[in-house]
Amino acid sequence: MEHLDAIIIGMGPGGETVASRLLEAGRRVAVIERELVGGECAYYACVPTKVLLRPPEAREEAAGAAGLSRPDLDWPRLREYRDQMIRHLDDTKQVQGYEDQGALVFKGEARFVGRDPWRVAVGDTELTAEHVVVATGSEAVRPPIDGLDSLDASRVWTNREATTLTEIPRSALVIGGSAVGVELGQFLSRMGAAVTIVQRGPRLVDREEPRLCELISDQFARDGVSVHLGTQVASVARDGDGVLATLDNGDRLHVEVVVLASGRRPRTDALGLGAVGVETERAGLPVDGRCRVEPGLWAIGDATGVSMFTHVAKYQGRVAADNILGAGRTADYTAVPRVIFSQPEIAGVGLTSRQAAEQGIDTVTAEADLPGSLARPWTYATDPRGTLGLVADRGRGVLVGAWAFGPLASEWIHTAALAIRAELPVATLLDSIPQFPTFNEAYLIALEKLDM
Ligand SMILES: Cc1cc2nc3c(=O)[nH]c(=O)nc-3n(C[C@H](O)[C@H](O)[C@H](O)COP(=O)(O)OP(=O)(O)OC[C@H]3O[C@@H](n4cnc5c(N)ncnc54)[C@H](O)[C@@H]3O)c2cc1C
Ligand SMILES: NC(=O)c1ccc[n+]([C@@H]2O[C@H](COP(=O)([O-])OP(=O)(O)OC[C@H]3O[C@@H](n4cnc5c(N)ncnc54)[C@H](O)[C@@H]3O)[C@@H](O)[C@H]2O)c1
Repeated sequence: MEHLDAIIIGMGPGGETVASRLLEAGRRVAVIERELVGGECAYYACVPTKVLLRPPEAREEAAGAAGLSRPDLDWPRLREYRDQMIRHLDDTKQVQGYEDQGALVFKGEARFVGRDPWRVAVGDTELTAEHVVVATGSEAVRPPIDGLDSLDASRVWTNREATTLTEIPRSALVIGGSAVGVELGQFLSRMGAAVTIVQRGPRLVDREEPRLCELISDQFARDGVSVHLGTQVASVARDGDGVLATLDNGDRLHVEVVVLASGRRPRTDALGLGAVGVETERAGLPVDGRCRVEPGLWAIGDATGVSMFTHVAKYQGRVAADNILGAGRTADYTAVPRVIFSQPEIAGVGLTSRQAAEQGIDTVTAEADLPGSLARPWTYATDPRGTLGLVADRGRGVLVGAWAFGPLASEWIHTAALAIRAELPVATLLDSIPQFPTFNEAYLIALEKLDM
């Protein structure tokens, strides 16, 4: 039986990061992947959604730029580019790449079969290692809806079917109105589908600042997306070649497909961890600040349930790898940016005003309307929209949170992320010199409005 320095289970962005770091440090590593090296992110999540969302966004941007008219969308060519970007669901080159770096690569489902040292089986092979890193990601939740399991699989899409779609459905019922629901809902709508979003809670994007919900709700009204808040789907049933959905308010609608966007759960069931005495929790594998589950056992990414983003999976991969290499590193999640790549983009970082108040912080907030105070929105579009919000701690004189709604917010939210993480004094931020004309100038406007 081969004994290794480390075994990585799951080769999404988290597993890839830790594997690469350990291989670069000359460690003997085995990687095990049951589907595709690159994980959910590369084939069915981040990459295809951003590829699919960009052309409809560019079309609207063109329509809103002076002197341009709305270009046509060419679905077959977009589909072809999407297929190229998801590598035609073929990871041969990725497998080869890791083998070239000296890794043992196994394609199959890993499960724990022993401990002291940790023993992992894949197919007929058993391996032991000093360290095992669990990076098995997450999967879409299936909400408990009457009739859902009796529907034809082609009528019920998770992110996998939605991101690999070959034809645009005429209509879609999206269940869940946070990141997945907003991104997929807007994409399908802009491609011509009649989209209805049903959101259980009272707001869309319900983990973010309530103002963001108002702003995206207004955008959806412009887009013609129908949104039902505080509503659930009571039942679904086959209806001709589509689906008849009955909502708990009694409304009924006929749609071609149902898209599940009601959350994700860590994917740890198949690992057999219970059999080797490791407790798993529904919310994810419990880890300490160093991403350690038990001595020699580490977990990173969506499998931990800490914060389901690729940049967090990669960060935890760097933290776990550095700890395996002996560096003694602790993760800090104070300023993780959260972006929804809708148009306009939705971004948040740090605490919402409510979270700050709940933590007993003497909270001060301010909001800047971008077109009302800046040149950049007007040089960018003829009918601009956008907002920046700040959450500050009056006592310490620093920002603790920020949120934004506007073009490229995914990029300029990082100014706030750094300010929050580095605890830069508001006075220093007020003395900064942002490039003219940029969206970053909005920080000065909002900072000046803070009643510190
Ligand atoms: C539609 C959608 C869009 C998203 N867009 C973004 C975005 O724009 N930006 C962002 O930051 N995040 C985004 N996310 C979230 C992001 O996809 C995840 O946070 C990220 O993929 C987590 O990486 P990971 O390495 O933990 O797991 P994953 O990417 O899920 O990879 C885990 C891998 O483990 C493998 N595996 C599982 N069990 C086993 C086993 N027993 N043995 C062997 N292999 C196993 C799986 O096959 C998979 O390849 C999006 C999610 C969705 C659903
Ligand atoms: N751009 C990005 O970074 C990006 C994009 C997509 C997904 N993600 C990540 O993937 C994860 C999953 O995203 P998600 O949007 O599926 O889940 P989520 O947990 O963020 O949100 C699910 C939403 O569905 C609602 N909901 C739950 N059950 C429902 C039901 N039965 N009926 C109606 N509504 C219901 C919830 O109130 C919630 O608002 C998140 O952690 C997210 O951060 C990130």
